[in-house]
Amino acid sequence: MKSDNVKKGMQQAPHRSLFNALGFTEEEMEKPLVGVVSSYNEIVPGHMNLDKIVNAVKMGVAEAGGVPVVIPAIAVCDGIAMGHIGMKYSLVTRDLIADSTESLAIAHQFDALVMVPNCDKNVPGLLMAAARVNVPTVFVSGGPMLAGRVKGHKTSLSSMFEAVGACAAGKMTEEDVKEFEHKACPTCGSCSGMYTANSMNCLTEVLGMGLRGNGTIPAVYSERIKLAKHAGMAVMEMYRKNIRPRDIMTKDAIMNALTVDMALGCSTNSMLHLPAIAHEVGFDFDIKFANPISEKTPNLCHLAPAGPTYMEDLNEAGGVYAVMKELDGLGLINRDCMTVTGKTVGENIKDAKNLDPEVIRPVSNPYSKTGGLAVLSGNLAPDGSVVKRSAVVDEMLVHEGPARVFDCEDDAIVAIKGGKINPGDVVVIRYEGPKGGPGMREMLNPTSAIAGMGLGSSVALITDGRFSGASRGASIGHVSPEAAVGGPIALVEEGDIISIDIPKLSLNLKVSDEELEKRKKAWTPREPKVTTGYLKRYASMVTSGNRGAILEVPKGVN
Ligand SMILES: CC(C)(O)[C@@H](O)C(=O)O
Ligand SMILES: [Mg+2]
Repeated sequence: MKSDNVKKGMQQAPHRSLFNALGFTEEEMEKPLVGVVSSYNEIVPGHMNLDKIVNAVKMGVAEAGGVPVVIPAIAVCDGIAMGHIGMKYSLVTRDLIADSTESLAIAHQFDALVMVPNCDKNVPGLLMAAARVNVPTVFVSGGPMLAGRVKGHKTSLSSMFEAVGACAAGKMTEEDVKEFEHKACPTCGSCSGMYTANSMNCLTEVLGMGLRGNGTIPAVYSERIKLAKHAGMAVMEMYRKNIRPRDIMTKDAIMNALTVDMALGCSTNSMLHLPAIAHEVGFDFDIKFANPISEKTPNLCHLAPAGPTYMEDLNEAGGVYAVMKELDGLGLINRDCMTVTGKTVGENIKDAKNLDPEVIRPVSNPYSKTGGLAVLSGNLAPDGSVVKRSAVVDEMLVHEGPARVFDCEDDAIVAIKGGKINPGDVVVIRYEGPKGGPGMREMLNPTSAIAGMGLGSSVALITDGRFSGASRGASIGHVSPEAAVGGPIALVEEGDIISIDIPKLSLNLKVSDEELEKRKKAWTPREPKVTTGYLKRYASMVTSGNRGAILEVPKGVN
């Protein structure tokens, strides 16, 4: 046992004295030491139930012969961090979570781990840690929130944010907004649409790191407690069979995740996190892989914000396995990948059934023949940019319009809310990238304001920052290289014509090469927006959006 390093032999007598201090019995000292990584806290609604999940995991581990020990992971609520300086501290926690979990797990020589994440950065951060530590590991998330109900319709956080835009445009009263406020988020859990947290929890299931239902069983269902118990038992099985994360998260498994991402209509943030997870297992994931996959993968689900169905509906319809089974019918799934069930993907999905063809469209009748995401390139984004095309209205798939340039999100919000943006405009928000932000802010406020004010079918938005899974419309993010390093987005001037062609996968600035060259020569880097603390260190190490904003030691530093 790995934990023998801290439990066996004369040298380890002091260590044993400390396990005694923890209340370990002689019998427990002989058993595998299982770290249960708890992302519980009382500020994230998606995490406030994780104490219950963790308790259930502990019961499962103990029943199957292990000794569960809880260790913590931090978590940010993107909804509460939205639209202010706090959002600079969201993506950056993914790497803190990966680093701190790697540190705790190796420092204490755990034999196995159960990861209990739920919201946006905990899922990828812990998947990254799982790959690094590479002891047998199973994931069980906290589960999605139930949809809210307003005036007889299901609703969620995306409508809540859009209600604010609608109120600014005089299309909704303050009383109506208040009603949303009280009803949009009725339970604990990760917000109820196919937003980032749920996207990543579903993809964890596809990757083979979570049991069936990990992505979809609602947070408040007793079924989720059972799932957590089973996750605790499963990790002991993984331990006995010595099946490790890097046996599961292979290149093929990651490509399966990318494929299912397209069918589910996952958050654009998946295009930051899949490359980062791939990097940890030594697979160089280029975001442009998404295009050929998207080309052959039908979009089968229109959960919020793309449509009026929610995670609870996907769960009832058969969940992630049912979607995989549909895609398997087209030969799009690699069935041989190993999973934490101890079985292959093919064996897992063999009996899965699509129980609601409106929530999970059959492959014969998809929402669209191509997948949810597209990566656009061109002279404005030589290294790529990302759009959730399944949430773009038809009129905006091809669009040309004058640039309205803002050097931060806050200025753009003032202009949008102040009625300064006209139909046809292309709003450019720059110096919000991984380095420039720093922290690549997620911008649900401007996308929701555009949608809520009724400009969704005439205004586009491009940025070197990123979006929420709840964002919809012609919102093109992760534009790389970013403005802070002199990417072409830094050279855009007010009124320049920007041309977007999503079917042709292009994003171009209609300015001559000579003129761009001239502007490039005149460009000088901006003073950093943050000069102290973690964000400063982060900005010095972070790579670009198209590389998943992974951290790298700068060239020339050993
Ligand atoms: C607040 C949200 C909806 O969770 C957002 O952060 C996302 O990325 O989906
Ligand atoms: Mg988010």
